[in-house]
Amino acid sequence: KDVITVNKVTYTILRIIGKGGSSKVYQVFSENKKKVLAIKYVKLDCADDMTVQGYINEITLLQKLRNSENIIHLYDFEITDSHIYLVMECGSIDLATFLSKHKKIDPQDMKFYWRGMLDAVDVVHQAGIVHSDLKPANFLFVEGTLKLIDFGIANAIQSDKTSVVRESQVGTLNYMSPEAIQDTSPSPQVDANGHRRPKLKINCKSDVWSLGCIFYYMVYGKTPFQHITLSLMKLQAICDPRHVIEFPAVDNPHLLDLLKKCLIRDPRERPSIPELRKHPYFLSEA
Ligand SMILES: CN1CCC(Oc2ccc(-c3[nH]nc4cccc(OCC5CCCCC5)c34)cc2)CC1
Repeated sequence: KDVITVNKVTYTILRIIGKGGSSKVYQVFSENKKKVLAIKYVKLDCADDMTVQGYINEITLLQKLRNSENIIHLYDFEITDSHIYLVMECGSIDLATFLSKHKKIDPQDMKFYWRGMLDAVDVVHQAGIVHSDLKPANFLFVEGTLKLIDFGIANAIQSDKTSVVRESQVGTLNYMSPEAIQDTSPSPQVDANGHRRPKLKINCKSDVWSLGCIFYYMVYGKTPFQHITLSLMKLQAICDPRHVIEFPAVDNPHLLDLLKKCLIRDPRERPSIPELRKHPYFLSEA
């Protein structure tokens, strides 16, 4: 029986959920908790200091946000020179895989999912972090509630199978905001003590754009610029106000209005997450 031991506690490996460059996510069974959990294993042998720092920041943030219901729960972790183990909550399916299987989503469920995603990203912003790479694979269903799996600080993990998730999710431009593309701020990419400085122009509003692209995908089955396959053309269209994003008719006018507001190209015009949470779409029962 394959087991993983973290801080002298053994977990039985049930199966592998996903793997990235130097990381793997296992579904495990905890003997003493009698629960199915997930363990993220990161091989540190050839990791540079910045990568390790990225993971330490991720762990610190997971601990800081442990009481937020829309953030995945970190039960335990172990860091040595050769590896990192993160013992976390195990979900049933990530949003990317879910959306590739369900083209139509019930309007009530949709509202519940959108509320959860906004709340998840809002607590990250309140902790002073901008994700800047939000996409469906970052969200996970845990007993029907959508939770954020990572904060975009450490490297991403793709699905284990060569599933539709991996091709369409890793390094995708489909969720990139105009200001992220145009961000040519002269600020050096690293600050005085060599820490990677977040680009100045990317801020919380960039995450609102990415969420808007995810919401758009949930409503229309494709992201706003998915049909433009040439990367350079796609980037230009995202930035070009003359390229009008299409919003086919939907039943709920509040939903359409919220969607359009998330995809306003000027980040100053684009609403913040607290403003979006007060939108009529979330107030009405229907
Ligand atoms: C394709 N197939 C995969 C298994 C299953 O989906 C998941 C189940 C559990 C999970 C997960 N739980 N806790 C998790 C804690 C951290 C990371 C996690 O995933 C990382 C990465 C896995 C691949 C998809 C993107 C997210 C975690 C995630 C996907 C059904 C779909």
